[in-house]
Amino acid sequence: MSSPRRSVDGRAAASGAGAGGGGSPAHGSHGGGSIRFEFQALLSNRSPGAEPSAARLRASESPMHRRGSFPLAPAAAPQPPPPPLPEEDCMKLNPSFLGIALSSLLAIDLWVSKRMGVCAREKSSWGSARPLMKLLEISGHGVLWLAGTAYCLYQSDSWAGREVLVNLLFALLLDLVLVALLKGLVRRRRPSHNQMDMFFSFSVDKYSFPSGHATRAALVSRFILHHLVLAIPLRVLIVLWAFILGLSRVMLGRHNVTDVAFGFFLGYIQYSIVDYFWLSPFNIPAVFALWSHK
Ligand SMILES: CC(C)=CCC/C(C)=C/CC/C(C)=C/COP(=O)(O)O
Repeated sequence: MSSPRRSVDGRAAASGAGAGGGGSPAHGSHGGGSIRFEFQALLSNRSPGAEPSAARLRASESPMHRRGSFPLAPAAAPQPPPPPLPEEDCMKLNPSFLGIALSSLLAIDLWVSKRMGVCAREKSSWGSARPLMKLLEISGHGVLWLAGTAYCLYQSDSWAGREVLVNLLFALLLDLVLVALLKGLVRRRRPSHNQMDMFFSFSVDKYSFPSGHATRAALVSRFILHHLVLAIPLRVLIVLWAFILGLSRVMLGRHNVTDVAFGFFLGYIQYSIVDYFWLSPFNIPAVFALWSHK
C-alpha cells in the first residue's frame, strides 16, 4: 500500500503539471494535518516560474522526507536505541478506540498497583506489615482450604454437613481449574516489584491474572454466608476478610488491581455455578454412598 505522504506528492506533482500549479492544498481531498504540512513544504520550495518536477525534487529534501527511506536523502547521524523497558511496563499501541481505552486502563492499573505495593519488599514503606500480609495470604491459600474441607468432610457425621462440604470441595476444585486455565491463557506476568516467595505454588502461579486468592475469597465468603447461620458480626468479619485479603495481594506486590478485581468477580460467578449444579444425595447418590459405611 502506498503511504499517504507519497500519494500526496504524486497528486501535487500531477496538479502542478496538469493545471499549472493552480490546485490549492487546503482544498485537496487528502485533508490531514501532516499531509497539509507536506503540501506547504512543497509549495514553499516552489518559485512561480519553477518546473513542477524541480519543486518536487526540492520538497523531497525536506526534513519530513529525510526521516523516511528516500534514497536521495543524506543519512542523519545514527542514534543509539533507548534501553528496553521491563515487559510489564510496556504498552502496545492499538489504533482502535477500544484498544486505546484498554491500554489506558492497563497503564493506570500498573501505576496504581505499583504505588499500592507498599509491602512488596522488607525495605518498602510498609515493609514491617509484610508478615501480617503473608499471614493473610496463608489464610486464603488453596492447600489450606482444600485440605481443611477434605478433613472436615471425612470427620463429618451428618448428611446435611456432608452435603455442604462436598459442594465446598467441588467449588474449590472448580476454582483451582478455572484460575489455572485463565492464568495459562492470559499469561500476564506478576508485577516487577513482586518477590516470588509464595508458599506452595504451581508453574501457572508465575502469572498474575486472575488472583487465585481473590477468587477463593469471594467464592468461599459467598458460600459461607449462604450456607452457615452466623451472627451479624461474624458475617461482617467474613466480608472484611475477603476484602482485606484482596487488598493485601496488591500491597504485597503479588498482583495488579485488575487481577484482584477480576478475581472477585470470577469468585462471585463461581459460587453461582456451584449453586446451580448443587450436588445432593438425590442427584449424585454415588458420591454420598462413599459415607454409607459410617
Ligand atoms: C492439593 C492441591 C493440588 C492443592 C493446590 C492448592 C493451590 C490452589 C495452590 C496454589 C496456591 C497459590 C500460590 C495460588 C496463587 O494465588 P494468587 O492469588 O497469587 O493468584
